[in-house]
Amino acid sequence: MKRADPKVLIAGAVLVLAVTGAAFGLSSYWIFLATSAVLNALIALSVGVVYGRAGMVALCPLAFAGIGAWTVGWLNVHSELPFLVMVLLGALAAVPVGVAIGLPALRVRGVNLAVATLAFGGALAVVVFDKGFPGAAERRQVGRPSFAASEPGYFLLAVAVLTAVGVALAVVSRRSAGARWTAVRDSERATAALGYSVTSTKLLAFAVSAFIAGLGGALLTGQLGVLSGIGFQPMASMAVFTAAVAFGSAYFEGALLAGIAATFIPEALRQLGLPQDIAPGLFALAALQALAGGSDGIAGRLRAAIGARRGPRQAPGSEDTDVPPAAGPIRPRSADPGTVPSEPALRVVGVNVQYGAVKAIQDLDLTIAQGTVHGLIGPNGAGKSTLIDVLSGFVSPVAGQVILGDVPLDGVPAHRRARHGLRRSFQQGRVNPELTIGQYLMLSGRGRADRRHVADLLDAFGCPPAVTKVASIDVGTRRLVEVAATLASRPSVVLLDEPAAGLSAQESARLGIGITAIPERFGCAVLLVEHDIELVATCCDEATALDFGQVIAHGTPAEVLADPAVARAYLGTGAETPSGGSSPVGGLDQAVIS
Ligand SMILES: Nc1ncnc2c1ncn2[C@@H]1O[C@H](COP(=O)(O)OP(=O)(O)OP(=O)(O)O)[C@@H](O)[C@H]1O
Repeated sequence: MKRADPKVLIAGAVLVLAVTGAAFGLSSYWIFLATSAVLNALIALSVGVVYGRAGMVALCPLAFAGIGAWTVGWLNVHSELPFLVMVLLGALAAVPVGVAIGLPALRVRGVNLAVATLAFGGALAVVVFDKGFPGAAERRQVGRPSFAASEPGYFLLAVAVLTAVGVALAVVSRRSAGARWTAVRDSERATAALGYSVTSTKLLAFAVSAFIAGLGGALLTGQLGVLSGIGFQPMASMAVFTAAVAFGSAYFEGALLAGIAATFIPEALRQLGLPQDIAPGLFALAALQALAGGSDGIAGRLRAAIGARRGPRQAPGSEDTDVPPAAGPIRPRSADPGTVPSEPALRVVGVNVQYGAVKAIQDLDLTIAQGTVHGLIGPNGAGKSTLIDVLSGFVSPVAGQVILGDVPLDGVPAHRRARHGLRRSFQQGRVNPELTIGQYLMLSGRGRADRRHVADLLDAFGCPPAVTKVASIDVGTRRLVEVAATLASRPSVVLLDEPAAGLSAQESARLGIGITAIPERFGCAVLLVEHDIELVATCCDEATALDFGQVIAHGTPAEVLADPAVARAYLGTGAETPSGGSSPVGGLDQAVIS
């Protein structure tokens, strides 16, 4: 077990004393407002999950809170359950509604999702909340537990719940679920390519967010005793949402500041004799200002500024992957085709892909043998990326089959293909820069990457240490990390989509050594799509050339690069080679290899 940092312990003790002192030292007016701020912070934290972490714009946090409150009101009328049990049931009641609201988010994004969730909040307010909360007409009070009957006691209960939720979210953010949320925010395709279901990741974010907001609403009943529906209207939701965005409620301190602002600014306006409705406008302006500097809000900016002043530090959670480098040099394996095992790792049989009138892939057959690196070349628009999309499950062919080992992948979605051991990289980098390299490889490993494996991968591709933040490395090094990450879950086949694009000559050479060693070192076959012909010539056991979605040459890299049809494809249909007068360069091999 790790020893607690004494500074953290001292700060925690000071905070507890300050909160307790405030609870018993302030007038009940201020304590009431402080309790409201804490409950608003709880609802801001729920926004932090679904928007701040998972990147989905859901404008109905107070609808979830309203369900929590309504449920407690109903239970208060119809049962004798203790208050805390009612609060828990209220929070749980919001979960299925959160999941139901999350369903449109599987297909709808951005402003469309915002409108849909806003409409949901409005409909719920009209259909349920405006009709009155159970027991409200008879002014039936929701009784507080005896230990929190006083205003200070109830304030401390709210603080305890907020702290518990904050700690739970901090723990989750270091685990797979938290990393999956941010992965979905950055790229849904990349998340699926890591082997994670985008559907369950999004729905989990909605479920957790609804639970937290429901908890806030349920606790509001104990604070107020009797509720009206006014507090759960869409405009109120917008105010909390914009405050949460402005302050960056993915972070605990951001949510706390949002809760304080959402409570005290309207109150200050009231004290000044100004309309309280000005407050949501102020929050909206602050949110716009914060978004102009990124989506992390004020808290994110403060953290970045403090981090920059302190210099490079070990990121939270990265200690899990701070490991010594693995022993042993890279041993490039023999590229002698005679030693290549003939068992297929991946087969493509009669695949056709059509985009409208464009036949991107036509009757394609391809076999990648186990223990080999297979190069796929072809001019722009030849169909290379489309083939990778077909293999990894992002594009469905109109005909044909993909078989991994002896398992046909018909209809298998992208994330399941990744789990079956078929992994891919992307042309554009899709790594979350907030992670450390080690955290990214662990996420990519889906529980199959231990420390030694991570160290081995970083060593194989000459990557920086695991504790290095992705944000701090250059684009070329990121490409190397991305290729290493595709191997983290110990797949049987990796598909590398132009991994050398944008690399320096030195990085490209480093990449070449790493890729050449993959089959022997990591027991994985490779399909390497590349425009860097030299890399293909030096890394690959076999190569296939495509043009207009068809195979035009296949064999060893030297054979393929010497093929006049390949030179013609790269140089245009009018080109001629010397043999039979059809290529001015005598094949790509003369231009590149020699
Ligand atoms: N989403 C799409 N919609 C319509 N046509 C597409 C789509 N994606 C690719 N195509 C077309 O399919 C053909 C193959 O494209 P693809 O991107 O697979 O080629 P490529 O060999 O990967 O090219 P590059 O080397 O430039 O990446 C091209 O004619 C391209 O215009």
